[in-house]
Amino acid sequence: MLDVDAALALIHQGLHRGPTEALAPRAALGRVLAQAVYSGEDLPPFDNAAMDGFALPLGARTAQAGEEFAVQGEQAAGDAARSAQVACAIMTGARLPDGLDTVVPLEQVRVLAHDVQGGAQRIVLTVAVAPGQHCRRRGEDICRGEPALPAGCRIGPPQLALLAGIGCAKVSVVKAPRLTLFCTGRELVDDPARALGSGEIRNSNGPYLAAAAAAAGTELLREVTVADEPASLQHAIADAVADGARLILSTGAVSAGRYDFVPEVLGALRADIVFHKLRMRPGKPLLFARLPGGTLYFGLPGNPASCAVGFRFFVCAAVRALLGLAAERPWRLPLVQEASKKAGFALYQKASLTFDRDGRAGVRLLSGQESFKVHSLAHAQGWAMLPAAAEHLPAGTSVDFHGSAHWGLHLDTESAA
Ligand SMILES: Nc1nc2c(c(=O)[nH]1)N[C@H]1C(S)=C(S)[C@@H](COP(=O)(O)OP(=O)(O)OC[C@H]3O[C@@H](n4cnc5c(N)ncnc54)[C@H](O)[C@@H]3O)O[C@H]1N2
Ligand code: MOO
Repeated sequence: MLDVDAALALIHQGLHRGPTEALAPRAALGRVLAQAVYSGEDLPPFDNAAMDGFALPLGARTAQAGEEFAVQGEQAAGDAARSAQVACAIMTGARLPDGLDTVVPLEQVRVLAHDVQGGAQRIVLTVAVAPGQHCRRRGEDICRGEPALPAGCRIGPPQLALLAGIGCAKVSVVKAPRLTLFCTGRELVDDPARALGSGEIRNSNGPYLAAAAAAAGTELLREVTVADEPASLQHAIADAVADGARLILSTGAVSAGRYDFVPEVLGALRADIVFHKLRMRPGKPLLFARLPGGTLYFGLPGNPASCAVGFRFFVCAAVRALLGLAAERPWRLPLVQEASKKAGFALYQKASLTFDRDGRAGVRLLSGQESFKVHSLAHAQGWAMLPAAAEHLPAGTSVDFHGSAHWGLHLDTESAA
């Protein structure tokens, strides 16, 4: 039986970033940049006022409190370039007229005289004013030609703001890998309005995987509950490959029982079964295969926590590679309670973050770790991984913590492509 690291290495073998496409930034929300974006413009595009007040011609000198200035006209946001010989009233964001270089907020002047329209004609400073103050310079945020976003960066709302700010019309992003999902098991009921018959259960893995797959950055092609016969699954897999699925997931029918036909079906399809069963819990019966056309097949175990571990750690690893992202780096955080396990297999535990009085983070293992339990899954913020060699872990032992989604808090800048 393989250990977890060896399995991940086999998944990564020969797996490269998938094809790319050019999209308008808003259509690329949630996607991963395939190429770095360089700014095509200066931001801000011109020198402008940071405060409502008066623009002054100071040059390099400091003006003292009590100094008076003649004022002519007004410059509002949106007004085009013009030149000025004397001070002018100015609004936040307005382009500085040529010849003016400093802004004094209106709270720091007294108006001595008004013109007929009520505008200021002469002002006196109530404080000293340093040259260049309260001005935002052209390109001070980002200059034309400067790198704006790195390849591997996921586009979220803040990235959209930057792309919009620099006038970027198209970005090159990785196409979302296409995924088809099969749930097996004649005990499964999909319709929540239907009362359960004797021996039936509700399909919880289907909705979990469909949502998790979309949240992980894939495009869900189809979600099908297949009959418990090898022929049905075999046809469904052939259809998924014909539809262009890059990834196929199934849940259930992968262990040792009479109806656990996934390995047999894959054999009939001449798939290369890369591994089946890992030194881990839950999720030991996980199967990974490559179909003849290169489609990746993950046979996830049916127990809900086993299915979730298989998805979160192994399917997500493949998705990241297809998106051109480097392997995840977990957070190293201390356990807030002691834990014990048998040596010889990695143990994935539903876990949450806790914070002590000083705000230091720790990992709490939740109750309800049995692999059939769904309730605790919904209360976990992620997973703690207790390594295969460990047996007794005293409170305070540092462990790997992985959030519920593979996207890190950091910008994913390292490309695996
Ligand atoms: N003799 C052995 N029995 C089992 C072994 C073993 O090594 N030898 N492994 C156990 C482990 S560990 C796991 S995990 C499960 C995996 O079983 P399968 O992947 O073959 O899945 P099923 O037998 O079809 O179902 C297992 C369990 O999960 C429930 N299930 C299935 N699909 C769903 C779904 N979509 N939503 C909710 N629940 C689902 C199903 O009703 C079963 O209770 O095998 C152990 N047995
Ligand atoms: O791998 Mo199974 O998940 O222990 O129930």
